[in-house]
Amino acid sequence: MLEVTDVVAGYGRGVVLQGVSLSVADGEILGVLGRNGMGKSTLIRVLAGLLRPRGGRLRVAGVDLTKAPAHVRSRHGIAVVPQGRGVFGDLSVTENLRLGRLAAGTRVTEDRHRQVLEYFPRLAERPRQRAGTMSGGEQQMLAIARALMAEPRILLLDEPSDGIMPVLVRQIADHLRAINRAEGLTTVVVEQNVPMVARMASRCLILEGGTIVAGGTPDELAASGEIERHLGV
Ligand SMILES: Nc1ncnc2c1ncn2[C@@H]1O[C@H](COP(=O)(O)OP(=O)(O)OP(=O)(O)O)[C@@H](O)[C@H]1O
Repeated sequence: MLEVTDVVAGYGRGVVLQGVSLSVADGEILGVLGRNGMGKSTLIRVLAGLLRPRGGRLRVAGVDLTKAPAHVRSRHGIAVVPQGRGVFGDLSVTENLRLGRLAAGTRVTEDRHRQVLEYFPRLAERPRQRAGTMSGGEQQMLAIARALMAEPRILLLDEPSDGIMPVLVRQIADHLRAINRAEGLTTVVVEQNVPMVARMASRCLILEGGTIVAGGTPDELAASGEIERHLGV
């Protein structure tokens, strides 16, 4: 579904990603683990079309989208949940979701709204609550729900555990897993939270020094000591 080959990217003269290659199968949940500053957000920006890579290639379902900007990638079914969530604090849950629908154009229906709320009972309970008054975990759920309104084929998540208490992190991981199962949604999550990724991802890569240094199932990476070696946990 998603194929990234030898991507080089950075800012100004600095190079952050120094030849990253990865592929994600249709319906797979891939976790990319890395410590602070290892380039996880940079990778998400490149996948979402928000940062133009200096080299390498990106394909979605066989179509070369290397040069496609974010709005074109969105039409090809890529949705992103940014770090820090990016919900509209002054708007209600319903209004935030409607904006997700607007962004998707006309093909999304009221049925989708209902379906997305079924995945997140906490949001369904509070349609009129302003997003800014919700807890970090609820705002993260709203950010994910809003991205889902577009009925994406690929969901990109940038550190969804950031600033959220562990019980809600586990819930969010379980929701993402359930959505993945129900819709066959291909998911890429970049994280430093190992338990969250272990709970939801079928396969993991470790990003360090601008390249992928290890890969395997979460259990394999824990057993071989790679997680401890590269993430220090
Ligand atoms: N807009 C920018 N301009 C210049 N340098 C940047 C910019 N954004 C990120 N960087 C640098 O690129 C490197 C990788 O940053 P990135 O945000 O991708 O890391 P990360 O793994 O997501 O880190 P964190 O876990 O702290 O969010 C860092 O050294 C950072 O300072």
